[in-house]
Amino acid sequence: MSRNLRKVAVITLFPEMFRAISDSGITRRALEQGLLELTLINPREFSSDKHQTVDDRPYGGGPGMVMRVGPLALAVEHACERLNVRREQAWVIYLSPQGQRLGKAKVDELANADTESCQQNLILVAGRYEGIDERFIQRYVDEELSIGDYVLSGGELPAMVLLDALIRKLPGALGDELSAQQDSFETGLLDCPHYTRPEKVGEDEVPAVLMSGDHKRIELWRLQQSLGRTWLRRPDLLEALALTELEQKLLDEFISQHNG
Ligand SMILES: NC(=O)c1ccc(NC2CCCC2)nc1
Repeated sequence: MSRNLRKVAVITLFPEMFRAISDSGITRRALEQGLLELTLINPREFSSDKHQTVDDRPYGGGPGMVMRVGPLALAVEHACERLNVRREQAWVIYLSPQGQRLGKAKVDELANADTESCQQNLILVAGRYEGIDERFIQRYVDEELSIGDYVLSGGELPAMVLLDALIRKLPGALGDELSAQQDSFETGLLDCPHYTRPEKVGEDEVPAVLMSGDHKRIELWRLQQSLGRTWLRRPDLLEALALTELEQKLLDEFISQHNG
């Protein structure tokens, strides 16, 4: 029986940034409902000098500063205490451009971690400056993940992207009104277009099918739109899917309409 992801600790120099997920919306409600326990740990608390330094100049020279092993290592050990697990029962993820690209599969893997998996207890490490001492990565990091091929000022936003994606997959996090949206992405397809009042925006009207009240026809139209948009915008996602006969028929119809 898989018990979904339960506890996450984040090691960050800017814990206040995580108000962005703890103070609003679906993520706030999920945390308040206790679907997930989020613990924020500032490595500055574990620095050894009175100036509370967590960074130092890079060996070999060069611009900027590098985060030191010491405070980060102590922060990981403290995180294990806070999660009430031994080190081998936790899974340490470092967010960096050097990591494996975060995609649907990885989110699903982490969200569905079952009871005995150490991925049940995550420790996310958000770096700052030019990065962290490589020996911390070798000694403490189980997995490096990247949210995309660009450099950010810190790992906090990537950590929040991962947390948001994970939290939405926890049972009870999405009310019924949203779980449908979740389903469309569950199929690995892009979402269909959405419309709401007013019926006319300038000359643009709502597709007639959506006004028909014919729920079966509407469902088929939405599936066809998801298939067609995935074909047009992300053919790579389509490659990875085995379409049913119905889906293939809907897509073929979309393509022939598209080609005019
Ligand atoms: N694409 C990413 O997921 C990503 C992660 C961290 C980061 N910057 C951090 C990494 C160490 C110092 C700042 N930039 C980009």
